[in-house]
Amino acid sequence: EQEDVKNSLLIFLRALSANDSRVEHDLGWNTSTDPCSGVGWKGINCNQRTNSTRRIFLHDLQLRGSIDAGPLCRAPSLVFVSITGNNLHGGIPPEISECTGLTHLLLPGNRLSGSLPSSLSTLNNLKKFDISDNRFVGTLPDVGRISGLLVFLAQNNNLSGEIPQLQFSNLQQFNVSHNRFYGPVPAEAGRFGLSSLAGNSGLCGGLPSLPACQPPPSASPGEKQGSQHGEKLVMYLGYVLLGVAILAFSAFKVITRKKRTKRMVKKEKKEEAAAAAMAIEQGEGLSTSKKSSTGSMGSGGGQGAGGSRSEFSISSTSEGSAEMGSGSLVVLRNPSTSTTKELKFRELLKAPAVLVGRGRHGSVYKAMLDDGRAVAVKRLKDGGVPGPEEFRRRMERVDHVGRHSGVLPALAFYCSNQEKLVVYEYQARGSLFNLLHGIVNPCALPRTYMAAGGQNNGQQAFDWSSRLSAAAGICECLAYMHQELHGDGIAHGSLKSSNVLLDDHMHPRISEYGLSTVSIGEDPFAADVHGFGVILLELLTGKVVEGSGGLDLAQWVNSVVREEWTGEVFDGGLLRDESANVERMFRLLQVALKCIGSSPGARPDMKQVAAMVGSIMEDEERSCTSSAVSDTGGDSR
Ligand SMILES: Nc1ncnc2c1ncn2[C@@H]1O[C@H](COP(=O)(O)OP(=O)(O)OP(=O)(O)O)[C@@H](O)[C@H]1O
Repeated sequence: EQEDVKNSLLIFLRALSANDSRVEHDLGWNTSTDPCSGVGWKGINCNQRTNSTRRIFLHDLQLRGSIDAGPLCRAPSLVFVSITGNNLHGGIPPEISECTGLTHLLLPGNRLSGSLPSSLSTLNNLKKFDISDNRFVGTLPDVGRISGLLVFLAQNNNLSGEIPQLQFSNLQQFNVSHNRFYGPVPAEAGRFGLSSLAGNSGLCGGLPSLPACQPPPSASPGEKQGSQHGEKLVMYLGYVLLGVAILAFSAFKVITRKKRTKRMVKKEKKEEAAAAAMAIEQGEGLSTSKKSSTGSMGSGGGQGAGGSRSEFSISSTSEGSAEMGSGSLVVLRNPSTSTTKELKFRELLKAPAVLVGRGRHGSVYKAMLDDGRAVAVKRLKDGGVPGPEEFRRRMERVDHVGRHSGVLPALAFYCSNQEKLVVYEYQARGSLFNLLHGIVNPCALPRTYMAAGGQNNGQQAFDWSSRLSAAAGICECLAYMHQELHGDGIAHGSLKSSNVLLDDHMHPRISEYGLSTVSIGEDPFAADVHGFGVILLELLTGKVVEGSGGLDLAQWVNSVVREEWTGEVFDGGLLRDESANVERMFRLLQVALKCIGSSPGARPDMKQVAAMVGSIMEDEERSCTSSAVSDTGGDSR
């Protein structure tokens, strides 16, 4: 671990222990040793590959100080903080939001007080939040924004206000009992039962055992008349303002449309030339496409530099939608790196682009926009892709539900009869496939399975706990997507490790959800389960799985298991990883084998898979916790 991180962690511990030097001494935290190597620091669990602090467990140590989040969050790989059963006082500082990678923040059984900082709601990766048995006051921050939150425990505090609208359908545990909450219980919160809401005298509705909610008390007749009069005045004023606004907006639209039409006619030819130039630069660029048989709606179709007309001549870029050829660009959202600058398809057309790779369903290009932002553009092949209407419906549905942090959302899509493009944020850290196999460009691989002996050195850098948490993250997200999109029949359709990308914090994000349709007759959800099973096999064996031809990894694993030399199946890197637990590796292998079962109907669904992987993950976390606090300290990494 780097010196500044070590120093920061020490500052954090000193604040926690109220400068009790015995704590540092007992836990072995000192700058002359490394938290992650040798005997290590007790209460710390590291990523062996990057030698960096991932988890902090400080349980029942009678810590009497407070939380200093600034130094804590200087540990860049930190995902898990559990400081349970101590005597901490003070509050959760707003700087906690700097711990952007946090998935677990567990602080039950302390004396923490004050109100919760609103910045908590920016911890997008948070899965478990537990502040039960403390003395917090005030209202809850808007944690409903955290789409991946699975556990929310805040019982036995002095919190007040209304219960906010969390994403209850995702939550596995929820408890706000014994606080001072009041007002209506959100409908879906009722499913957690009375015990999760009891002891809040002001709550109503949601459950039959709670009193029905009453309409707000009516004002006295005099007040009532006055307030009705006031309300009417506000209403009429509102109508007048609305009318003025509509008129002004219409006038503005007419003027700008005229101006734009003039401008567009001029610019059209220039853009098409640029697009064609980019196409030429790439050999096969984004906008080469086929010669379009459909007319450009703007210019009537000019000739590109190469003589072929660009299909993407834009006639309008009004608010997120640009008509091009027979299709339209729909901008769903803008890259998070820039909230101010809108993504414009025009920029995309001009952007220099390079081919990142080709897959079964199309090619991916990296395009650099003017302001230095990089986007990935997937250009889909015709086969296996739904028609334009269905494609549009799918993209919109997936966008609507796909706000889970484990999904890489599409920024925009373009769709015509001839061409379908989807734009994503470019993920510079590449895919899970790259990480596992240490390969920069997967296109360089032979399209065969590499059976026994086909391992790549790169995989050894990826330790057991990181692989298990990647598996848990992927399946939890996939279970959520399946649940939300089952009624629409939209599965991923092409789930594999090259479609699992790694974000800046190395968290897996599923890309290209819903882009391809599985062959008719096949259950698309069972196909995803199979795809996930193969990802698990890749994580466990470290072997390359490529789509077509060659040996079948699933078959190979099955034969090895049948012949009872199961241990041989695991990646050598995993077996050498001291922190890896072989029993849990076998359990994960069992899950993988269930997922790849040859009969789709016999495979578990993703919810069941997520429960199985989640329980392995919980055992892993529990064992980390107990080893971290055990006296030996030998297992604390
Ligand atoms: N948003 C992105 N950022 C960075 N790299 C990406 C992005 N999207 C895809 N890639 C990479 O581009 C390469 C090609 O991806 P592509 O999806 O076309 O191929 P594939 O996953 O092998 O096959 P399929 O077409 O069946 O999905 C892969 O290495 C993939 O990891």
